[in-house]
Amino acid sequence: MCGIVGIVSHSPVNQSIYDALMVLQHRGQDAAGIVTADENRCFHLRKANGLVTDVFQQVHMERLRGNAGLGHVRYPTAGSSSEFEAQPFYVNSPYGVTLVHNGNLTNSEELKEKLFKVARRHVNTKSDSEALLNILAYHIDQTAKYHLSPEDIFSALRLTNQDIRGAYACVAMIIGHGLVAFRDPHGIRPLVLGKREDNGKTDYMFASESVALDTVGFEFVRDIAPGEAVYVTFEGEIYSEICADNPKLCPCIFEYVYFARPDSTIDGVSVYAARVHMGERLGQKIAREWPDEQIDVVIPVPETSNDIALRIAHVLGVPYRQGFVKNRYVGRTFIMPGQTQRVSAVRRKLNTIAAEFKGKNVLLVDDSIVRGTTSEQIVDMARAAGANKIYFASAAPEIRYPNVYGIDMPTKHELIAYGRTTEEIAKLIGVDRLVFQDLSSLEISIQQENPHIREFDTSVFTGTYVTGDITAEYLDEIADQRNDKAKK
Ligand SMILES: O=P(O)(O)OC[C@H]1O[C@H](OP(=O)(O)OP(=O)(O)O)[C@H](O)[C@@H]1O
Ligand SMILES: NC(=O)CC[C@H](N)C(=O)O
Ligand SMILES: [Mg+2]
Repeated sequence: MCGIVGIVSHSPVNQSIYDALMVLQHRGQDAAGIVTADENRCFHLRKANGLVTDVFQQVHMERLRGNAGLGHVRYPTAGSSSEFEAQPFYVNSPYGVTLVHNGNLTNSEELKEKLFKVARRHVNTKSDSEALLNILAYHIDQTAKYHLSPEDIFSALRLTNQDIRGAYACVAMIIGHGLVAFRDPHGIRPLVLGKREDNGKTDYMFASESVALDTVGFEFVRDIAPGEAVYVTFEGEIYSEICADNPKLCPCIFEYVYFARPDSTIDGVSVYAARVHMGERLGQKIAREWPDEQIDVVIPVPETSNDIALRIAHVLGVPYRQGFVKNRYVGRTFIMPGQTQRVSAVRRKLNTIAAEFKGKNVLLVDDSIVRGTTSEQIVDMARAAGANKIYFASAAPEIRYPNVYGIDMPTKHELIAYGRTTEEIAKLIGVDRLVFQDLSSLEISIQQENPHIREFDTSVFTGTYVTGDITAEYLDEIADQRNDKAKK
């Protein structure tokens, strides 16, 4: 899950894209990029490894001229972390097209073969996003038009949707035309549309999360629908069409658990409200199943679980305390690319306030336990701070299956819950007792905010993939290619 942005404006967009990427930084910490298009039909691109503040200096910002552009923050889920796979990607034909992608394609090898055999197009990296851009460019080219109508763009998108598989929320920019944003037929990754009135003119913006619109002064209009494409011309005309057969909203449930910021609204659901509901239900489960346990204090594992833990404390009638202090200069550990890096980052990131643990029975709350990197270490830290009993609650159920839609969890063997019972996991992370949220409670916590969402992608809990085309062979392949050792 990367963060993407696209803006068509009547004034320079470089600063707004930069500001939007800053608030989407939690979606990708590995690389960042911005491309703009100026009035002379030229693209200006800056992309490199690093955080937004590292990648863009004054000199780069000055070069990013133009009233339309795209931005990306990357969390790699295909290929490598190399700067050559940072986004936006660019192809010069037809017209000049650039693209930003959040998600993960599950048939990129097949696409690369098709591109070579049918279109004689070369893909220079192992990135799925570069293959996606080339497929789109190929279908745009097939229209054989000098100037594309909205209908030409939508028909290219229809053909693209027929070719590509997996999860994709994208924005592409076409020289001489405009921006086109599109979302896969299951709407697995989020994408929103916003607008801003400026001197009687309307500017449009696409972003992964609504928080990006708020930050740069755009008002939320709506979510892009599953399978929909929205085309905004450089003149500010807007067109939209559903370009996929049988679209059905099945958003990734992990966006609500962990990825998205609490101040975002995704597919009609406030992420904050959903997390509070998760806390409510998990608190009720603890009260129901552990009536004899004496919990003295509830402590969150900062920072995503803070809102969940506060609600659990309220339900249990137990004090909530910030027993861990988070170093604000260390980023999210789960989305770091290697296990060695993740392990050392947890210790640099979190430290205890001993008085909150000493002699107490503490309930530690996290949004999820994935590899167990965080929980193993913070339990040790809680013991060292003098905790008596340590209970642990996870607002997500046991994660036992790989993700193929834009979360870098390629192999079940990395997952602490794979092949283990709750008691075995408790023993491994060193807690006295452990509880996981039930999947149905997690789903209801989100549906409570928007009952129209009937189904989620819950593959990490169930091993059932919403696209219906994930085979055991494919899972073996990505496990071989992307496990920690192979990446090294
Ligand atoms: O079991 P693990 O493999 O450790 O993964 C789960 C942990 O990683 C995430 O935190 P992260 O530090 O990435 O971000 P946060 O500060 O937003 O909680 C998540 O919130 C859990 O704490
Ligand atoms: N997390 C993502 O959305 C990643 C996008 C794309 N698959 C990449 O690896 O660059
Ligand atoms: Mg966390």
